[in-house]
Amino acid sequence: MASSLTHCYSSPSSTTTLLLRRRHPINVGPTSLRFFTIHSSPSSSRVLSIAASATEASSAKVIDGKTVAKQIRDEIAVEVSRMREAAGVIPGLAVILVGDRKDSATYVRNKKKACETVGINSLEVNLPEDSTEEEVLNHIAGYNDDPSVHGILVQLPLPSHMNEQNVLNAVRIEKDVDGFHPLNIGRLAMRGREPLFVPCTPKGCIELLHRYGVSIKGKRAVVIGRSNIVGMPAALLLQREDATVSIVHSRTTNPEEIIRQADIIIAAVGQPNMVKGSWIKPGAVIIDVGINPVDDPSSSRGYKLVGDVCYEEAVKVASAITPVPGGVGPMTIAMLLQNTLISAKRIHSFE
Ligand SMILES: Nc1nc(=O)c2c([nH]1)NC[C@@H]1CN(c3ccc(C(=O)N[C@@H](CCC(=O)O)C(=O)O)cc3)C=[N+]21
Repeated sequence: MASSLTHCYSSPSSTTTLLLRRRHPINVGPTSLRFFTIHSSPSSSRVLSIAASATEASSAKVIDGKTVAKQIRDEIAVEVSRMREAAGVIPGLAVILVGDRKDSATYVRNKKKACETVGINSLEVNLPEDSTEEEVLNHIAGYNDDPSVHGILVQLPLPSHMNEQNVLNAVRIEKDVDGFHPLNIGRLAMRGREPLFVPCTPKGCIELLHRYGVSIKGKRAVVIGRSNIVGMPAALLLQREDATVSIVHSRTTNPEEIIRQADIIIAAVGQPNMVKGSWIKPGAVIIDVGINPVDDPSSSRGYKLVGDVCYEEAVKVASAITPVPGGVGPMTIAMLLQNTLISAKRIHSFE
């Protein structure tokens, strides 16, 4: 266990209040119960020997978001050219970036590149950090009225002098490919209602579960984090898929206890390596949304990306897990392209 401690060391400056001291360390070893259930027929002695060897070997299946995202982009590219040929329509995505945060610029560049790979038109406006809210609203109004634009994305976070709610409300709901408009979120929360768009990151998480054959119905799911853009909509989606859902957040008094009951864990808090192997029920499926830069002198960039879950520990306990990078991140962009295609099809009544 000593080596995994160094692997999953999270910076002492980390301020999470979720990280409560473990008073009752429970030793959830790598011996997963699923080995007993998989090998149902042999004599008990043989089952025991399988389980014993599993102690050394057991390792979760890696949920490969990068490859699935590529598959989805290929599917989208086919649809985009079918639409172009049959209806003469090319889906268009407009991205509004305010300020010069490096990470935001990188994300926007990646989105643009992804659009190109599937044949979606991308438009971009880059406004200076000190722009007024009104200037942003004017650009949104222009894209709202532009028939070549089917999706509008305002890159978050916005500069602090802007009111995020005002800005997001201004996006025409028919073009809200991020799914952040309160009417879309409201419909997502209500039974019997359908949102026009589902937020990309949570949608990507569910898509990974589906494509890897993980059944959700009747399962206990725990979402760690309650942000508007990931945790909250992820919990709503899991509930729509008939999971029994708990949300663990910074004021939860017994997070480990609740997380340990989950068959499915979606971690979206933005705290490097916060979820330890001992918090995980053997055989659980883990979707790690966190993309946290941590110092890494051995990397050329000077940092590396880690998730919210301590991967080296979790991979020994879980039955399946997404890596960081290469897990949820690429799926977020694939879902954005999918939402843009859905929007163009809907606006032009193309089936
Ligand atoms: N209105 C809005 N919509 C968003 O969807 C949105 C946003 N604002 N603000 C920022 C976050 C972040 N986000 C990511 C998308 C892809 C990766 C991604 O592809 N990550 C790669 C790693 C890339 C690398 O190596 O740097 C991966 O996980 O494999 C990451 C993060 C979308 N966001």
